[in-house]
Amino acid sequence: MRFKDSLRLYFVMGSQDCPGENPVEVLKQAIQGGITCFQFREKNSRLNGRETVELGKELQKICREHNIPFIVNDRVDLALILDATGVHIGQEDLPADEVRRLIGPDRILGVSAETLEEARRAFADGADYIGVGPMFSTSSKPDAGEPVGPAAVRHIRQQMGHRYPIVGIGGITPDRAPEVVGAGADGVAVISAISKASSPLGAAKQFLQLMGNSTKL
Ligand SMILES: Cc1ncc(COP(=O)(O)OP(=O)(O)O)c(N)n1
Ligand SMILES: Cc1ncsc1CCOP(=O)(O)O
Ligand SMILES: [Mg+2]
Repeated sequence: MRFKDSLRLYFVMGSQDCPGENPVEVLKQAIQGGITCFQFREKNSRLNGRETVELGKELQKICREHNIPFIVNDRVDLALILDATGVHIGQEDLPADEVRRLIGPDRILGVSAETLEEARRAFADGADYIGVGPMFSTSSKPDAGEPVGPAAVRHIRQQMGHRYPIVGIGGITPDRAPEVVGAGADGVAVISAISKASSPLGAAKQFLQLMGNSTKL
């Protein structure tokens, strides 16, 4: 499978996203439901460094067993400790070209981009894909800013062509996912609609079912 195809249903989660639940069990269910990529995003959580590494190892083992790419959010050090598939960084994080140098040519580098300029710069700096968002309003990231909507994906796709992998993120629910891929995204990245669902397995299945074969413009 090309990495671009792994972006179809990209589950993002840390322990803070599933209060009262075991993140390991949530990930197992999401995998059973058909997620195609996973990002370990431990953010403002109660875990200390050692606990973060331990949880990361457990989640990564499950991903390995199911051939799911395991991406670490923000932290290049953690990605290297865990020998992760890749890292995802935002505009406020370390510069993408420096991160590319640190992680080498073989790991996946994801970069957040809201605008065409940020998208162009991200790929020039060595990104393998960009995360565009927030698509819709979200309570999972208090500093996410105003939604840019699927129109931002459409604009970047139309200007840059089909070669560049794009995933939409932010406030995406199963019923809204077709709009995001219809605008030209290769897939959707999701926290709460899967991690907080009564059945993460059922939620993941619903995403895939509703996205069906809807493709880029
Ligand atoms: C797939 C994907 N896209 C965007 C983001 C957001 O990254 P960032 O802007 O650095 O914000 P934080 O996630 O670090 O709060 C992402 N994590 N994943
Ligand atoms: C990490 C991130 N980056 C932009 S919006 C967002 C939060 C996505 O979470 P949810 O899918 O629960 O809206
Ligand atoms: Mg970040």
